[in-house]
Amino acid sequence: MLTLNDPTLLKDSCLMDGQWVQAASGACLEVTNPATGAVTGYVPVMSPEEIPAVIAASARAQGQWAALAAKDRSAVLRRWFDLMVAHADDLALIMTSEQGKPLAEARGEILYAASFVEWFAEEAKRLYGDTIPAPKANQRITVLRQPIGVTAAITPWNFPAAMITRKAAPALAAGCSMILRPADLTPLTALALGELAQRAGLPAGVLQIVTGRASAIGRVLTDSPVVRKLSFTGSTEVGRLLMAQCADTIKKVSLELGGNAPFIVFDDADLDAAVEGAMVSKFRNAGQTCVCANRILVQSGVYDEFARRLALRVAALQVGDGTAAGTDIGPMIEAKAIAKVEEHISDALAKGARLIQGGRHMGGLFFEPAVLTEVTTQMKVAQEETFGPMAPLFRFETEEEALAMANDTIYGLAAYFYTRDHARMVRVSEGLEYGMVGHNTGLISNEVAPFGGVKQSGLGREGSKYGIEDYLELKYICSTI
Ligand SMILES: NC(=O)C1=CN([C@@H]2O[C@H](COP(=O)(O)OP(=O)(O)OC[C@H]3O[C@@H](n4cnc5c(N)ncnc54)[C@H](OP(=O)(O)O)[C@@H]3O)[C@@H](O)[C@H]2O)C=CC1
Ligand SMILES: O=C(O)[C@H](O)CS(=O)(=O)O
Repeated sequence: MLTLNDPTLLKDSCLMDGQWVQAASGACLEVTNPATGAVTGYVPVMSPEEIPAVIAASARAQGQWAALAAKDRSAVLRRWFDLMVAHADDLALIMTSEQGKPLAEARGEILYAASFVEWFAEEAKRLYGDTIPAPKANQRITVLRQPIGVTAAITPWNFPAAMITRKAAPALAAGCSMILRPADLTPLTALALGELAQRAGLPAGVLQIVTGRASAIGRVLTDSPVVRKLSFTGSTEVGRLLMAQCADTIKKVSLELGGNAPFIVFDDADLDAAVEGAMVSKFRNAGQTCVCANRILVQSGVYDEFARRLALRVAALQVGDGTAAGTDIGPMIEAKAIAKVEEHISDALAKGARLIQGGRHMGGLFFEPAVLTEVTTQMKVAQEETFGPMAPLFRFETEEEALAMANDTIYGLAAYFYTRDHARMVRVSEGLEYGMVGHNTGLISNEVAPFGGVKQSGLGREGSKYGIEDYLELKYICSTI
């Protein structure tokens, strides 16, 4: 059992119309700690038949929520932010106990997640419309930005707090209601956030959190004409499926999908900075983030020295239970995640790559961070997302070759490059076919910038002033006086 300052944050039921509810069948699902295999908690397995009532409650609540003054919605979000910060330690322990990331990283995610609530508490008061000079003297034209209505969100296991608030905060700020279905592997953090939202004064039904089989619940949400928008974060494969399921009801869809981030190191880079940038980009959350460096492209003049320095830093990483002091790399989320990393390593070695650091399965769900050299575009890791702690180093000769390699993928989420040449910075940042580009940094995620991808990494943007647009509809009013 977790030792929390506030044990009531560990929920075992779903938040439905302001009540904490068990499944009618009594069915429930174990949530386990990936570091130990111990049971962290239990959540209901709601049946699809229980979801229509949730949708109806969301519709009722949304109308009343949208009728409030923007300032009143803003005040509720601000209180939710304050409560998340006040309970950050408990929320972090719940997160580490279901997702595995080191406690310090979990606490960092809680504050990152809270920053979206703070940001959109402010944006809630600035949803300005337009007046447009009419073409006729006896006409007046105005444009309103109104909430799209009932929304749904389906979120992944790797950021159990930030992926929730990056969707819920703009939705609520816009005057929408939201039905959230968090990942089976990490629902407890989401439910704790729901408890704090209630304490912040969020009216019943505005935010509902249901757990249960994703495909069954997802199907009810995507089929419902009452649900006007779906926001999804997860794999490109599932994103494609959900987008298709939303077509019949013409839903607005936001998709934050897979990535295959290139991390390019030019000869003129600050090598120490590039190594540190590669460490944070590649090994944050044990490499289980969609914006992780998936391919590290190093210009031949600095290749060997960069490889040497990176291997030294990787060798110093401490692998262990996320609650243990000094842990840098927690457990992988599940056995198939380890199998994917091992598959990419064995494929690369079979095709000529060299393993210069780590790469061992350390028992349980622990995996020793790895560095491979002489990796080529013929290997699986060149086109597939590893989603684990493995750094593959590719060699290139020219800037043109680096750009061609970097863009040779169906994905377009995040890219990174290190150079101290200004003209090269302009050419490369403009030439990379990605939604987000880091120049001389490996960490680009924050609440103020538009997060999202191009090509098959998704649709729409989250966070920033742009992140609320997908929860709004424009209405044009033409009146004759
Ligand atoms: N662009 C971004 O910001 C992010 C992208 N990702 C990408 O997601 C992948 C890893 O995350 P992962 O969770 O495994 O991704 P998945 O796509 O497998 O799962 C994401 C969510 O979708 C749910 N889901 C799965 N199948 C369906 C379905 N048929 N209908 C409705 N919901 C469904 C899952 O439920 P459950 O697992 O509970 O069954 C989970 O809650 C990687 O490709 C990563 O790049 C991840 C995070 C952020
Ligand atoms: O799930 C993810 O990978 C996140 O979107 C990455 S980030 O926003 O935390 O950088």
